[in-house]
Amino acid sequence: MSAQRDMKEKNPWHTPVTIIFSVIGVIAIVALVTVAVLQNRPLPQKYKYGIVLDAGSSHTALYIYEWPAEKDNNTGRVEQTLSCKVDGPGISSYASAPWKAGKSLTKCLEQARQKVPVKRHSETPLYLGATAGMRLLNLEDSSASTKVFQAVEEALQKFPFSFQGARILSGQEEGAFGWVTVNYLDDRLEQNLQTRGALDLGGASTQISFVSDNFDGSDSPDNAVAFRLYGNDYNLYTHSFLCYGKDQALRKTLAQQTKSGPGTILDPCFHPGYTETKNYSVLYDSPCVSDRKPQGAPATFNHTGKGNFSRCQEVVKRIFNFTECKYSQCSFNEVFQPRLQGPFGAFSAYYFVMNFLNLTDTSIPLEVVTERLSRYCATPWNQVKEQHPGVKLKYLAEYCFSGTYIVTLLTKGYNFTSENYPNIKFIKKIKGSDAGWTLGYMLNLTNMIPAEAPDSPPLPYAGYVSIVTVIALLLFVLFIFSLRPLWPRCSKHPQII
Ligand SMILES: Nc1ncnc2c1ncn2[C@@H]1O[C@H](COP(=O)(O)OP(=O)(O)OP(=O)(O)O)[C@@H](O)[C@H]1O
Repeated sequence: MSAQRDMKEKNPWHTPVTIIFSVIGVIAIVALVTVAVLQNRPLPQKYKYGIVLDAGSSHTALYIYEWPAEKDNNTGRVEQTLSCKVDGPGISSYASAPWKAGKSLTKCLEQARQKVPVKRHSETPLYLGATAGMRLLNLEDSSASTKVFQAVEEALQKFPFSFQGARILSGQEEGAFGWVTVNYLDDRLEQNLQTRGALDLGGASTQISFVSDNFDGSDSPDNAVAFRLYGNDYNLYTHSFLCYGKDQALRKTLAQQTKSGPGTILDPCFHPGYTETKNYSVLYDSPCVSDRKPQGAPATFNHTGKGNFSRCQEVVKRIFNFTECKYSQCSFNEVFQPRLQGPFGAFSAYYFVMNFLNLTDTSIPLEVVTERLSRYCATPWNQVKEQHPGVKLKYLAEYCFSGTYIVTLLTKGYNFTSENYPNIKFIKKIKGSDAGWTLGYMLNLTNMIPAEAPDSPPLPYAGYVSIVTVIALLLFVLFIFSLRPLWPRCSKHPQII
């Protein structure tokens, strides 16, 4: 009896110190695991927003971008969360009634007001950038352009966002920001991959931007834009051709054919059977063609389609000047262009037109592209209308011209060949965001792309918490083992001391 009492008294597990240590150890483990679980549980994501209005020559569009609020120190991914097409024409068309330009924007801004959470309204930057339509209006009548901007600014200031101003982008900015957008969305900048050139075809201007090894800007400083992004230097070649957007190029092509002011023009770029009476003053109402207006022409002319691709291409080629070049190499109109290099993304009207014509697949050889275009242009207008009942008639009538213009601009203008044509990808969106200058513009103005690569911690946060937990558990197990001398002997026979 007394031996048994002795044994009970000496059992070290029953000493208060051991019990306290064990309880503390268990509490420590529970605390560690709780902290790790709490730290890693998914939190409701909070976003920040930015709004850009693209006031183009043919129309205005509003884009809202969002990015994770806690990561706005240059690491969060910016994505497009809403796009809204403003009803009516571009703001430059409201020169005679500027207030209407402001009013036209309100519907899309109302949508933006609904989309952005109220508590973010006042901190959300709102930008308006105008492109070639306003560039032309500014050239033609700068006071009209100022009045349009005043009306637009007045309208935008009525909304609760942080309005950052409305301005005309230079052609160089439009080209460069389009290039930034495409390469940012493709993750080519952050990962330092080969960049993609950007081909943008608007209504009034067209841009080409790419990085070429044999371009450092010295040949033609006006075409050079230097960037340092995520720790890498880029020497971008960019050029914007004012009056070479699809609508102004069509005017130029018509102007070529109406030089002497005829009553009828037989136009190979329109379908056979197409015939419309058009106004000379409307056709020549643009600085891109106004100096060529024929003297003593009648008020109207009859625009009749002949549907002939190769003759259309001949007429289109005449709007380019290929004869003069003071540099080692040029695209057209005496503009320097280095050797084409790398993949290209072609967006805006490049995409709209080639998508309609089922020609976005650039593995289709160029000869086949021209064969298909020839067949399409030769299709009678009535048949075209029957086959595409839902398509806007203005676009439908012009696809033969637009397709011919695109192929001519790419091959004769920029010198794409059968070999490098497949390097072009016709794109509308990349990962849900529209390709265009707006995202690049906002990223630049909000400093969302750092010049240097951000320092990243050696471990992601979840990894860090997991490692701390595992090490703590190991330490606890070691601690328990260190108490081994105090462990009871595992013997069937009670140990008698
Ligand atoms: N579905 C479509 N089919 C054919 N053409 C289209 C379609 N949608 C738009 N377009 C035309 O494509 C052209 C380019 O449109 P986009 O909106 O990119 O130009 P913009 O911004 O108005 O012009 P710019 O950049 O020169 O100021 C315009 O002429 C427009 O009318």
